Amino acid sequence: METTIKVNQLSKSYDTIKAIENIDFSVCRGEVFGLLGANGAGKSTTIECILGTKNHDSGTVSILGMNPREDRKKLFERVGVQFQETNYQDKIRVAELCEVTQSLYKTFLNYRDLLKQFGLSQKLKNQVSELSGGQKQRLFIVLALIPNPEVVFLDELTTGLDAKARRDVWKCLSDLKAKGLTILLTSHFMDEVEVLCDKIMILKRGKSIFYGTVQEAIAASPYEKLEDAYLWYTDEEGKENESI
Ligand SMILES: Nc1ncnc2c1ncn2[C@@H]1O[C@H](COP(=O)(O)OP(=O)(O)OP(=O)(O)O)[C@@H](O)[C@H]1O
Repeated sequence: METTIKVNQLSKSYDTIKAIENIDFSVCRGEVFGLLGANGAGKSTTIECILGTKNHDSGTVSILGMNPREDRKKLFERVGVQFQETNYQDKIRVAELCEVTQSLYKTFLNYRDLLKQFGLSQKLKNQVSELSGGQKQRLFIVLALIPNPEVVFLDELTTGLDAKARRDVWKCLSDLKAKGLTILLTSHFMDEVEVLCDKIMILKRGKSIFYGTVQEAIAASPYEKLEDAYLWYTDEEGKENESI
């Protein structure tokens, strides 16, 4: 299968903190890859180093066969990124923000269709500042999808969404995956990871402690549910005590 994202021995420190150390993984076209780990484990740093928005100390990254630092402009057309907070004017309306985003790209999807898919049709004329947290989050996913990307990076995919909105987002992403979209996401919700992810990496203090499928993660743990297995992998004390 065609490799879309390849990360080799990626490391990055902030002063004395080793935020990520020797991270290795690859994601094939049409796969959903989940980057998991506790707060501060290094997920956002990994994404930012992959995208080239942060400088890494060592290692190599390739997206769609390109180097994100050298091929910025070309990659920008083919990669979507969900930002947590975008720099937009306070009073900008949803439709305007979508149009501004659209104008940055040579090819783009109809944002009205995307807003409809993500349940935001009624909000076209509202100011972005008037949206609820969950609606903003969904708008940021729409903005990431406007360029009709081949790869999309979604950091904390459904944080702040209600149960129904989460299910709707999962359905939209599954449909896009079926059409060949490659997705790298971070999530703190194991139900979501089980539904969406083909492969996962669990980070703990910047190091990979598991890389493989959800089924493999469960099988290599003493548990039968991903959430239990995940807590077992990331547990600070439990495992150390087990070897005593
Ligand atoms: N700009 C920075 N300067 C110094 N340290 C930083 C900086 N950004 C992140 N760190 C540190 O690097 C480590 C990894 O942080 P990172 O944001 O990548 O974690 P994360 O897994 O995305 O966490 P969360 O789930 O809370 O978003 C943490 O210890 C964090 O404090």
